[in-house]
Amino acid sequence: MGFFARLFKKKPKNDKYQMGLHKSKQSFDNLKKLLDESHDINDDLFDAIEDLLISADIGVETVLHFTNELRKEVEHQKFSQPSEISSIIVDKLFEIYLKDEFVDTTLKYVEGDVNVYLFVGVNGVGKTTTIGKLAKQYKDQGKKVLMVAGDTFRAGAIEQLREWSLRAKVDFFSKEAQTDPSSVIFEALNKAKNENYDLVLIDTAGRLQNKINLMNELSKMKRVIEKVIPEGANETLLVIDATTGQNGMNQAQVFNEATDLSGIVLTKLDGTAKGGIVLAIRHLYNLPIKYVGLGEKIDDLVPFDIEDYIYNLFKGFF
Ligand SMILES: Nc1nc2c(ncn2[C@@H]2O[C@H](COP(=O)(O)OP(=O)(O)OP(=O)(O)O)[C@@H](O)[C@H]2O)c(=O)[nH]1
Repeated sequence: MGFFARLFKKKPKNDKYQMGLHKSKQSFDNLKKLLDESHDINDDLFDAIEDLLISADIGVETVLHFTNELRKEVEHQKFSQPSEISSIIVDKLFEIYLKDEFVDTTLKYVEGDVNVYLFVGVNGVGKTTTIGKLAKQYKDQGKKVLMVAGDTFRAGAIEQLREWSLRAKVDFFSKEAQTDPSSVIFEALNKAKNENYDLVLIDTAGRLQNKINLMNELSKMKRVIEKVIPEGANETLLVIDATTGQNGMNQAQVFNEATDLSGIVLTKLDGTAKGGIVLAIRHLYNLPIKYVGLGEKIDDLVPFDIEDYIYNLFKGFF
C-alpha cells in the first residue's frame, strides 16, 4: 500500500471538507470508474486519464507532468491491470503538492506585534467574506482585530466590509469612497499601533487593468505599510475563486508576478469547483494554499489541510 493510501485508514480531521468537496469529488469518482472499467494499460487509458484530470482543473502542464510520473511508476512496478494504478495515483498527486518539502500553511503571527494581513485579488472572489470569517476566528481567540476598507473604489465594498465587521464583532476603519487606499491604510495602521491592535486585516480593490498599474498600486500599499510597520505585512494573500478554473490560474500568475505573495486563500470550493486547481497552483507557482472557503457562512473558512483535502476527493478509491 502506498504511503498516502494509508491515510485512508485514518479519520479526516475536519468534517467541513466532506460537505464542501461534495461536488468536486465527482470528477475524481469518474477517474475511479475509468480505472475499474478499463481492461488494459495503454496509451488510450493514459489519454483518458489526462482528459479527466484536465477536466478536474489540474491544468494541462501539471497533468502532463503527472502522467509522465505515473507512466514511469507503472513501468517500474510492472503493473498490468488498470485497477492497480489507483493504488499509486493518490501518492503521485500528493507528491506534486509536497515536492519533498514541508509546506507551511499557517498564517505568520507574532504575539505582541501589530500583525498585518493584506488581501489581494480580483472583484467578487470572496476577499471581503474571507476577511470577515478570519476576523471572527482571531476575535474568538481573544485578539484585538481591526478590519480596514482599503477597497475605496466602490462605496458598496466599504459597506459590505462594515457589515462583516459587525458580524465578527471587531473594529472597522474606513474613509469615504475614492480616497487613496494608501492613505486609508496609513491612518488605519497608525491607529492600530497607537491602540495596540493585534491584527489588521486589509481589504483591497482587485483591479487588474494591467500588470504595471497593479504592480504600482500594490507596491505603493506595501511602502505605506512599511512606513508604519517596518517589518511590513506578515502575509500578502491572494484570494482566488476556485470555481473559475483557468481564470483563477491566470490571476495567480499575474498577481504572483506583480507582488510578493505569501499564500493563497481558495474560496468557493463548496461550489462547482473541480478541486484540481490546488495542485495546479502549487505545481506552477509554488504558492501554498493557506485557507479554503467552504461556504458563505462565517464559520466556513478552514485552514488548508492537504490530507483532509485529498482524502475527501479520493474517498472512493480504496
Ligand atoms: N459558496 C461560497 N461562496 C462564497 C465563499 N466565499 C465568498 N463567497 C461568496 O462570494 C460572493 C463574493 O464575495 P465577496 O467577499 O464580496 O468578494 P470580494 O472579493 O470582496 O468582491 P468585491 O468586494 O467585489 O471586490 C459573495 O456572495 C460571498 O457570499 C465560499 O467559500 N463559498
